[in-house]
Amino acid sequence: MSTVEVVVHADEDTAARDAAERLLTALAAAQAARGLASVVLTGGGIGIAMLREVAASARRDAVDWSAVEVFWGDERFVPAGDAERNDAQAREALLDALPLDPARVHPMAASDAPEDAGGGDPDLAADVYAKTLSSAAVRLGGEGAIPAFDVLLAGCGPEGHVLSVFPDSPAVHAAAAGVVAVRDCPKPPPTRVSLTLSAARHAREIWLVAAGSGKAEALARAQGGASEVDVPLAGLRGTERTLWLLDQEAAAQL
Ligand SMILES: O=C(O)C(O)[C@@H](O)[C@H](O)[C@H](O)COP(=O)(O)O
Repeated sequence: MSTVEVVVHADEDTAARDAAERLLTALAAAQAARGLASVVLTGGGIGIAMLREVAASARRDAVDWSAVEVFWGDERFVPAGDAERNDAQAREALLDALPLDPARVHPMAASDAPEDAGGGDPDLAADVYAKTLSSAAVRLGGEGAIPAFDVLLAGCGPEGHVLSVFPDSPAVHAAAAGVVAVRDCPKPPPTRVSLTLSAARHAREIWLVAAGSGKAEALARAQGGASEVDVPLAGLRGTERTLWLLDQEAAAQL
């Protein structure tokens, strides 16, 4: 597991822009090394802001988007196209503007999807996504049923949640599972599907992008040795690199 590298920017916009430029560089490098590149997207304010920065970047075409596999780290279990869905927000911010191969874009199931695609039941949706990941692991490499994602992006909450893994919740205790259903989530909407921390840790690189004073305490606790049960962010480490891209307010207590 890698140690945490921290990069502090003046403000949220600069952090989002830096994350976007780094993502373009990392995906192009992964393609040079392995042909296919893979990224796990996140919801949240800065997670979507950085996708807008990728869309606006002059270096956008440095990546062969037809050879990028797109996944989500978590999803809100609401109907397809609902504005609360992370995939709907990502499509609007960036994905619709890219020449992606639709067969390489892997959203988690919507609540109104057909049953065999994981609709109606978040546990079923989690199982379907676990199968998506295990077939992707064959193409992308990785140990067992989870791909070695090139970059997994994450935001965090004021209490240290990442993905939809909340402190002392069933998801943080589900160490053996790769993908789980989340119910009664403290952050609305209440029903979600999420990668577990152990699945996320298969990523080569994990980048946390966070801004604002509301995140400062959680970041300090994660860096100060809190357990992942208390502060899930503490358990989010990539195999090769863990990078925190922050603004000054978020970094204030480090
Ligand atoms: O679906 C979601 O809500 C998430 O993926 C979640 O983990 C998010 O990244 C953080 O809660 C940070 O969100 P903000 O940037 O909006 O604070």
